[in-house]
Amino acid sequence: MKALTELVLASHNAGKLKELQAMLGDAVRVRSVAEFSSHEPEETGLSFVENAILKARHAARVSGLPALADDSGLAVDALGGAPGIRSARYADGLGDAANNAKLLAALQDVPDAERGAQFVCALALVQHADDPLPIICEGLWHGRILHEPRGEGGFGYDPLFWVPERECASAELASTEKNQLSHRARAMALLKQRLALA
Ligand SMILES: O=P(O)(O)OP(=O)(O)OP(=O)(O)OC[C@H]1O[C@@H](n2cnc3c(O)ncnc32)[C@H](O)[C@@H]1O
Ligand SMILES: [Mg+2]
Repeated sequence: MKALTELVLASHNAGKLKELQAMLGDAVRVRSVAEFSSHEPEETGLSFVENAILKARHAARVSGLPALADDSGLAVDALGGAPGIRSARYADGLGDAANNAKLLAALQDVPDAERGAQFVCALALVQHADDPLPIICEGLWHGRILHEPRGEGGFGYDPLFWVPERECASAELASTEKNQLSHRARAMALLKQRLALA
């Protein structure tokens, strides 16, 4: 495989972009897909991996560069894995606060012992839009859903995600710490090994 010197990040989510950029560091020149197109492809896949590939191909097509996409979300045990691949759109596109409120309502009567959940991240890297061999790396982060939001950091469901290994909410972690522990960090560590950037 050709050495990777420049790539486009196929995400329009500011929180994710910040984390991915911090994790990639200076090893590659990182561009944003927003430089090339504001169109967001429909996420029609049934899995995180399918949606990551779809977003990566779109970004490679509009940029002419290798593209890295992240499809991620929260899978809650008591909800049969929901909101899952619909995590960003759980409250019909009304945003993070509405998503969190809907999740708390759905878990209103669920006791602590049954509030297990995992953050999931699928990263897909394609060399070009029609690449037949995307590189796929996944990461999981196990935790529990709190009864009310805590902390100001991170984005999305971070204020509701209890991190057992740190005994705080994900939104209470320093960004450097979240970037070492998270589902995205785990997937990125595998990707770096695969690309020998570690
Ligand atoms: O598709 P792109 O443009 O990358 O941006 P998006 O926000 O739509 O991203 P996804 O389709 O992958 O949906 C992921 C959602 O899952 C949630 N999520 C993912 N990673 C998270 C994290 O580290 N902390 C908190 N919430 C996270 C958050 O609500 C995201 O909007
Ligand atoms: Mg999305």
